[in-house]
Amino acid sequence: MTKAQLFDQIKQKKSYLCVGLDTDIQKIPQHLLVEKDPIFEFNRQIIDATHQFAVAYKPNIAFYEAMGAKGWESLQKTMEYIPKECFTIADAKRGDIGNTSGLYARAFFDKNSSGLDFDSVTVAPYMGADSVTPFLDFPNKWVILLALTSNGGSKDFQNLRLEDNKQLFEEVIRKSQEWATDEQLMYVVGATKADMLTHIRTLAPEHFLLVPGVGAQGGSLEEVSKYGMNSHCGLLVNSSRGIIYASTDKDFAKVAGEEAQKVQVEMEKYLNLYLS
Ligand SMILES: O=C(O)c1cc(=O)[nH]c(=O)n1[C@@H]1O[C@H](COP(=O)(O)O)[C@@H](O)[C@H]1O
Repeated sequence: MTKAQLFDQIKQKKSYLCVGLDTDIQKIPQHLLVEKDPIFEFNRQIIDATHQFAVAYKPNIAFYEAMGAKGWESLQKTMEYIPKECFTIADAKRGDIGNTSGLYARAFFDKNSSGLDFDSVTVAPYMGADSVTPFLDFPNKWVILLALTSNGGSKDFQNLRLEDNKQLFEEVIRKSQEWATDEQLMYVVGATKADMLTHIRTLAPEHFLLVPGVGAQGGSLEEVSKYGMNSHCGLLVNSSRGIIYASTDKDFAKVAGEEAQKVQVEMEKYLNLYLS
């Protein structure tokens, strides 16, 4: 998917919501456990209830890998089910020496090889240029590079000062722009770091940012939107648990749909206020 197509969808749905499919067999409603594929059945109902309010879906790959071969099958079926207009993110946080990264890229981008055809994959920058660029060989596919993450441990490395007093995450954003343009590269910035967004926009004014951490992690959608939005929105704000486990009863899909709609209504307000 191109950047323009993503922005078109945002304008159409008046939303920049990404629903995180962090589907945990131990958390889904009990009544689904009799299904042949409970994980897919849960995702199917969540997608049906939320797709009119969401522009993207982000299956977190750990939740599927933990189920072994069955999990990959649920993931493949989920990918087939997600409406074609939606942007898809393999939240896999990959990155390795070049030839291995090439295989990771095939795993998520090359349908003929793996059966999966994601639009994007999250990548850790720690191993540098040759660990990231193999993902960029696939046209219209995106790398979403971890920059400033939402978790407490982000400060252990990401905020370290370099010789020129720049922080490590700032150098990740600067250096990675030598590898790809904003047509193929996004950054992860946690919603819990909204106070840094004005500064981050000086480093990456045009890029889309994937912003997890609203909902269960307590980040503010209003602050993220106010400080992070640019002229083509430039934001995909993810909520996983806050939507998919809003109810863990038989009405889970209906309640997830209501939660997604609440977020969309708020986003519509911010698009009117802050789209520059
Ligand atoms: O790359 C991510 O998606 C990610 C980066 C980050 O900094 N923080 C973060 O929470 N995430 C992911 O975003 C999702 C957040 O889930 P909730 O806190 O339940 O909304 C999880 O799948 C996390 O793995």
